[in-house]
Amino acid sequence: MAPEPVNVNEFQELARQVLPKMYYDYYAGGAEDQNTLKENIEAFQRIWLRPRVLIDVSRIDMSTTILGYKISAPIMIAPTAYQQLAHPEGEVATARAAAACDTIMVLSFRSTCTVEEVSSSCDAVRFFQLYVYKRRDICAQLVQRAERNGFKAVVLTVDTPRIGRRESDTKNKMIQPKLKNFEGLISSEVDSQDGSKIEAFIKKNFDDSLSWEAIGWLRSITSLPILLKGILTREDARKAVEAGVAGIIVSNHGGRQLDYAPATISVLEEVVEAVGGRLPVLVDGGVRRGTDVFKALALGAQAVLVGRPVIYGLAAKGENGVRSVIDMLKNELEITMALSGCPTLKHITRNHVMTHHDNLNFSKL
Ligand SMILES: Cc1cc2nc3c(=O)[nH]c(=O)nc-3n(C[C@H](O)[C@H](O)[C@H](O)COP(=O)(O)O)c2cc1C
Ligand SMILES: CC(C)CC(=O)C(=O)O
Repeated sequence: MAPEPVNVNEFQELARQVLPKMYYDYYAGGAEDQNTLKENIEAFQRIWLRPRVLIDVSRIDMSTTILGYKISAPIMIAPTAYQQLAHPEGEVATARAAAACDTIMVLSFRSTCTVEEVSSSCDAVRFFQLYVYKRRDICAQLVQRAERNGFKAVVLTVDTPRIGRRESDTKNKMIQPKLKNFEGLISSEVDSQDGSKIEAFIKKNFDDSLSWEAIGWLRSITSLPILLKGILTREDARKAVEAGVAGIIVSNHGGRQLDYAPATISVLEEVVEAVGGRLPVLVDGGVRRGTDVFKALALGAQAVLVGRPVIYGLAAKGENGVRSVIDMLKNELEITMALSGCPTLKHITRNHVMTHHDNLNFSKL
């Protein structure tokens, strides 16, 4: 028997062993030459810590509040599509794990389990991610169903007017699973025989004319707070503030959309500075260690979201696998805080990390 994983990276290999190649490639892959995918991880590895000593760390409190909801640690579950391709229990298992770990799950608009199945399976705080279709009436129905079923926020993904070029999906002719949420609303059939069926579906149905006007429309159909996911520049961060959204998620979609989009951790501070405390800023992309969470917080994020590790945990061990992934990251964050002299999240400051830039400017610290 394979030894139990001791860190979240080790779940990736377990997932690779159990998943059909087509699905594993879909989950693991990025756009084109996958530079952004790699850089999301490597940019974290270039940031070093500045630990402080002789501080009482006998009690560590990792809890925080996101849009008023208290969670046990600043580690949330990113929206990822088609989770039943990873495990038969799909998003229901992930939601139960989120509840057990006392964190927030963001359910993908392209989930395989329904909004109702997920909401009746546990009492986790859940946010609902939205893609905007040309058929906005369908989106409105889904958002309203999510609101009725107790979802607490809408996460509007803004980096996918079109799908990035994921070449392994093209080669594998990636399938497009049927989604029960949309039964009777939209057909999942696509004409093309070749290439990725997901790509063909998106080409046909996603609204690539989406613009800032969509936020007004979204407000007209729901009273839920709106987070924008996929912001990478100070310019767009300022526009998000002006648009009056409730928060920003700095994200490059896990390197799956625009290759050569910057690593999220490398632009986090730019976005945080532009926002100037007016909105909470979250970040995702490449978070694989508690030290990564710590670095993101030191650079101004309120919390991180985790995508692929959750899928790998789910594929390898279902709900327990997702719990292990979140628990591992929490345990690693706890020890990082203890060894850096930070008993609470408020103690984590910009001075606890040095970036490449700081290395050249030590006198600033
Ligand atoms: C298999 C997969 C499916 C995804 N599906 C969605 C989705 O449906 N909606 C969305 O906004 N983001 C989606 N994402 C992006 C994630 O929410 C997140 O931004 C990204 O995975 C973070 O990077 P990480 O995987 O390195 O943690 C998906 C990512 C993966 C890997
Ligand atoms: C339907 C897809 C666009 C889901 C997604 O966001 C992804 O695969 O990255």
